[in-house]
Amino acid sequence: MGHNAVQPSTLMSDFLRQCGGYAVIDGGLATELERHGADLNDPLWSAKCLISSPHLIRKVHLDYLEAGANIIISASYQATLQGFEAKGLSKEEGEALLRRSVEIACEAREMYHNIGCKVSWDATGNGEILKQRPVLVAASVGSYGAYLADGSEYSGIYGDAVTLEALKDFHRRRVQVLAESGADIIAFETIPNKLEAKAFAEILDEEDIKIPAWFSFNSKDGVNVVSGDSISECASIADSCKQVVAVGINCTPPRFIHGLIQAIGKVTTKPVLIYPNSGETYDAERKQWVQSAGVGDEDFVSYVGKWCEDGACLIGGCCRTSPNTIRAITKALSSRSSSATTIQF
Ligand code: MET
Ligand SMILES: [Zn+2]
Repeated sequence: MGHNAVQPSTLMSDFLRQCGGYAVIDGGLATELERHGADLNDPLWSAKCLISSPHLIRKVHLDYLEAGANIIISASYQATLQGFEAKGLSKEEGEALLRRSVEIACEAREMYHNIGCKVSWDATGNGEILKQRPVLVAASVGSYGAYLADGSEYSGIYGDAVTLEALKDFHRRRVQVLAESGADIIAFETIPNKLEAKAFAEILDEEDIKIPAWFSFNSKDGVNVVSGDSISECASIADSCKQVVAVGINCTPPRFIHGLIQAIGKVTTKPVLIYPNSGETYDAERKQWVQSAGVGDEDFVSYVGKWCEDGACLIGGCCRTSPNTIRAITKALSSRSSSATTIQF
């Protein structure tokens, strides 16, 4: 994988088949970088590490691969040309950093596959290569609210001045650069409202983007996306866009996921993906994650079986989840998967 000629319509179904029906998405990237000591108190958030510590990003990708992830998401969530420009970087330097985010993920995949390639021999001299787990690299595109770095991706309220055209202009070049970066898929993540979903769908169409994409929304009530727009309407936009090969929810507490999967399933037959956060809430003013009032520490993994029964087939974690979360998801999904793991010769 890693080339750009795959038909959007078959990439995801082929991949899911190779994975045995269920695929594991990685866990939180930014919060895991922080756990390793990175200071992300910056408008660029995790994208700051593209400049200061790319090796740490690669290590976290590798940790997630070792925990069983089939999809790793690049560190470009809050990497925008406008954000880099505000740091004094040129357009060319900004574009190079966007490409670098995908390269780092591809390097981690290569390292993982090189370490993991094992041959076993039986007594008669026949060999068996343990088949490499399929791994996709997803190029993250965070919402406009993420660029604002004031928590607006959890309110979805951008104000009347931010029109559809303004959002398209904001995102267009980044999407073009990431589409040509060697990524397998673009992950539009934490989409907080309908307008932004529409902007992404129109960019994919108008710019003739050659790789497929997924749309992932976030919710804070289990009924609507965070802005209050209906999840059905948001998911329908994703459903109508031919480049979109999966639709779902990320960075949302686990307890809200069940109803959202059902609502999405009513408006699309595309694969449903979910990668919830740990259940904590982000306090944008204090810039920290806090346990929501009245909610105990949710046991994320106890939900996985239920989410599969609801119809989700790509499952991972978002903020404050870790390689341990992903290891547990991998274990829970492997009992459901039907994949052959060896090639005989
Ligand atoms: N892929 C991003 C990350 O894990 C998503 C962040 S959601 C606020 O860092
Ligand atoms: Zn998140």
